[in-house]
Amino acid sequence: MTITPARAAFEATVVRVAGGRPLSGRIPVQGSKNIALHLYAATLLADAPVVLAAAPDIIDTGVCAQILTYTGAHVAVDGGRFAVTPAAAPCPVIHPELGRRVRTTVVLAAAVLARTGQVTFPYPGGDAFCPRLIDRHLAAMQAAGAEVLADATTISARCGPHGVRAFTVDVDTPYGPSLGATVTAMLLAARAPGTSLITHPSIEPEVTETARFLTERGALIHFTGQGLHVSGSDWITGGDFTVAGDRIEAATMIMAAASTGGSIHLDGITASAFPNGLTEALSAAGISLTDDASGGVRAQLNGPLQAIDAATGPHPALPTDTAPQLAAMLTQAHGSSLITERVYPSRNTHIAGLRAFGADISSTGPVIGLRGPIRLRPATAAAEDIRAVTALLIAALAAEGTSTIRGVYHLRRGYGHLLANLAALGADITTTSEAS
Ligand SMILES: CC(=O)N[C@H]1[C@@H](OP(=O)(O)OP(=O)(O)OC[C@H]2O[C@@H](n3ccc(=O)[nH]c3=O)[C@H](O)[C@@H]2O)O[C@H](CO)[C@@H](O)[C@@H]1O
Ligand SMILES: C=C(OP(=O)(O)O)C(=O)O
Repeated sequence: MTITPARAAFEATVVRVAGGRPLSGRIPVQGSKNIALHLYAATLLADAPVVLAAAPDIIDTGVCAQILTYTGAHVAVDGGRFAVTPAAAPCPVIHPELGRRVRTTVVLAAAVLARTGQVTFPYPGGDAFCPRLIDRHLAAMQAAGAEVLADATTISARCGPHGVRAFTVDVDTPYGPSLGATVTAMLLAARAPGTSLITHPSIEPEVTETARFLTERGALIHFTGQGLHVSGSDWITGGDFTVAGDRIEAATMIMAAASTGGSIHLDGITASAFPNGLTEALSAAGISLTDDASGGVRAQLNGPLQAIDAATGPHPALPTDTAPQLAAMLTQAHGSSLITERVYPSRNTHIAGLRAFGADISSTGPVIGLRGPIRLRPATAAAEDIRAVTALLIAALAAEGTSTIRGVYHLRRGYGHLLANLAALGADITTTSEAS
């Protein structure tokens, strides 16, 4: 098996941005990275072929396709179509090297456990901006009847001869309901005989879209005041399902445009797909979102950007995955802004990079403070995670002069065509290899 290009393949690649040009125009939004990653795991529960449409063209899609293939599934990825025929008896192993590259490894493992009653998997990867715990995922596996053993590199879970059983599990954490553990528990419950209860479930679109996928295929899933009730099915059908538009990519492009004084039109998403906390933060900063009669959403900048006070949190609050980009945009806002990070209190790897551009930004615990507007200067900067690298891109677009950004591996893990889309909006962006 040829492994999807790893980080080393992107080490010499840099993005050069000649900033200071206002961005405007109409561009498409990709299928949501984080919804797709959870759906890839859910496809393993199906007893017939599944085709996901609008799968994002990102590194993580390739890695997940290979993880599924390693379990014995037949997977074909082509032009946004992610077609999976799961194995009738999957190999109960998540490929150790590939599993260490994506965050949804435990969710993929839960799907295999639900099908086979056993699974061995590595600790998950994804962005390492701070510790990202998995205790609630493992608690769900144990509640479903698995004995879970973990050493420094590998986790194994094994059920008795009858496989997973119906269960009750609480997926709350000190930071709010766990998105990933809610999906892990839902996948286990979808194949367990009887009705399971997931208390304090996450209601992120990743959860509700995975629930919709499973409900359309035979599982009975509904939310009540008590939690998420899942009645398992011994037959999950296949068929087509479309990945919803990426609200984080959309927000990234809106903030990039607004940082340059521009307004844009996005296809493939509606205003209702933006969580209230995000719509409110954008509105307070001076950006309105409206559905357009011709389709898509118009993001209109109404006058100079204004400082805001915002806090991330579980859906429908401001998504943690938009906070770094928001910080970059707020360098151009009038006044003092505050962004409080409540999901990952130490998610602040973008601060040093933004300072390189001259941003007036500092952090006190989970609170990031900014003063603006700052006339950013071009810089050479690097980032080690998806949203931090896009924060740097936004700063580079706002700065007069040519900047150099490293971290293309991380960018390509989350965004399929962000650079091409920004160029279509008028950005002067080139990707080059420093080795050449
Ligand atoms: C609710 C939320 O916003 N989740 C975000 C989280 O999803 P992801 O599914 O990766 O993470 P969780 O939602 O599970 O984690 C939320 C919080 O709970 C903690 N935790 C999680 C699982 C667990 O077993 N124990 C535990 O303590 C995490 O460390 C974190 O502080 O990161 C993704 C990538 O940035 C984002 O796209 C998601 O929006
Ligand atoms: C941190 C992110 O993703 P992952 O969980 O894949 O690391 C993200 O999407 O911002």
